[in-house]
Amino acid sequence: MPRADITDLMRLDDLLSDEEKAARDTMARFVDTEVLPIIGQHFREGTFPAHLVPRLAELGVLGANLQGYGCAGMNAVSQGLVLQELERGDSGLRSFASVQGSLCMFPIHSYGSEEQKQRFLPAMARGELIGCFGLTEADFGSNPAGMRTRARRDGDTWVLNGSKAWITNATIADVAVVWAKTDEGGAESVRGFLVEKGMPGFGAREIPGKFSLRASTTGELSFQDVRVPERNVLPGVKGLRGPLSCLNSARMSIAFSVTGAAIACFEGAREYALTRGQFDKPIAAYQLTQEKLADMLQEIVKAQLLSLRLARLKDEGKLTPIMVSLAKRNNVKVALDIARSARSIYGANGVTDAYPPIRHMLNLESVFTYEGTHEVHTLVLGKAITGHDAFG
Ligand SMILES: Cc1cc2nc3c(=O)[nH]c(=O)nc-3n(C[C@H](O)[C@H](O)[C@H](O)COP(=O)(O)OP(=O)(O)OC[C@H]3O[C@@H](n4cnc5c(N)ncnc54)[C@H](O)[C@@H]3O)c2cc1C
Repeated sequence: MPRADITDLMRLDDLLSDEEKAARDTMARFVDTEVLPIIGQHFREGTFPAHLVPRLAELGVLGANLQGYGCAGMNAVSQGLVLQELERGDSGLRSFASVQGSLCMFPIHSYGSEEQKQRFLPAMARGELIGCFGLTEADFGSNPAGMRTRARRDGDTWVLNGSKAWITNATIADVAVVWAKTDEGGAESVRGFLVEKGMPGFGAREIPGKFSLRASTTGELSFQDVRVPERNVLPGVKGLRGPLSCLNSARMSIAFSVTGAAIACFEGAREYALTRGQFDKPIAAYQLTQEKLADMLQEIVKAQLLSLRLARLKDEGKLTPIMVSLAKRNNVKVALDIARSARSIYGANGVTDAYPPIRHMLNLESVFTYEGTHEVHTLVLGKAITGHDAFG
């Protein structure tokens, strides 16, 4: 059976429009020709392939599903398919695109003033301005409500103090969407601040020693009496609803895209198993290898069906955070299991970066933790199912 036929065994292509397939196929060609040849080296050296940013912009990936302001205005299915292809290349590169689009451009598009939209969005869609999203702090990850970063009003400026940790794009960003508690108090006290590179008192540094998403930058942000003018405060949202709505948008596309890493692992492992011989037969001819490949394909097909349904619901305006939790929880776990299983098919070769599964496996450990940990999504589902809140 040809490669494409086995990976699309259940003919999911028949459920896609020509436009959706074209968006996916264009990105697939880009990944094959411009990402796969260089990504292993970037992962090994721990460097972000910044030269690809203008190409991602040309392909309409940055803020792909936003309307106007130079954005591509794709539907959720096209966006998901495009990001899935990007993640087939590398989760780090996809993380860059998710942060730029869903976590930075989305809040400016949804909650920004017209002046902020004009100032930031077209340049971000062109990849000329890079964004990052600061919610997590060193002591507050799963529980962002505890954040310590504070904003105090002083005339027509706000004075920001505190720090953020584990921030994708931190050291390469021109603008950081920073969520801080204001002195207004109460449930609505969290506001979004557009902190720009070069503002006095604003710093960013890389977090060393990362074994995951090595082709993506992750750092800390620090704020020491950073004066942010009122024109850089998002006027349209107050409270944790702001950052959580961004996360919901990002999680939806992550649930979709993560299967790209699983497909890369499955296709690579299948090819390797067909050519690698032991005991006078290709290892693909042994039942235990076939079981691994059958499990992988079965889970990929299920994850893709889930993603497609999720994105169609988004396009119909029917998506809820609980649906997103179920899909993110399932698809990331399944992709991680597939990467580990694929790694085992490569034997000793699988522990080197000569082959992609270990890179995907290590990357997916971050995806398992960010955008709501696997456990937190379990609790979201548990609460929806039982009515009991098991968070506290
Ligand atoms: C590579 C990378 C990039 C990231 N990029 C960003 C970014 O751009 N912006 C940003 O704001 N953040 C970012 N994050 C942070 C990410 O969102 C947090 O790591 C995540 O929310 C988890 O927080 P934590 O690491 O503090 O873990 P913790 O919250 O301390 O959790 C540790 C463990 O305890 C479990 N746990 C926590 N609470 C409960 C509970 N109530 N019940 C049961 N188990 C629980 C968790 O599931 C986890 O297993 C990134 C993280 C990584 C690794």
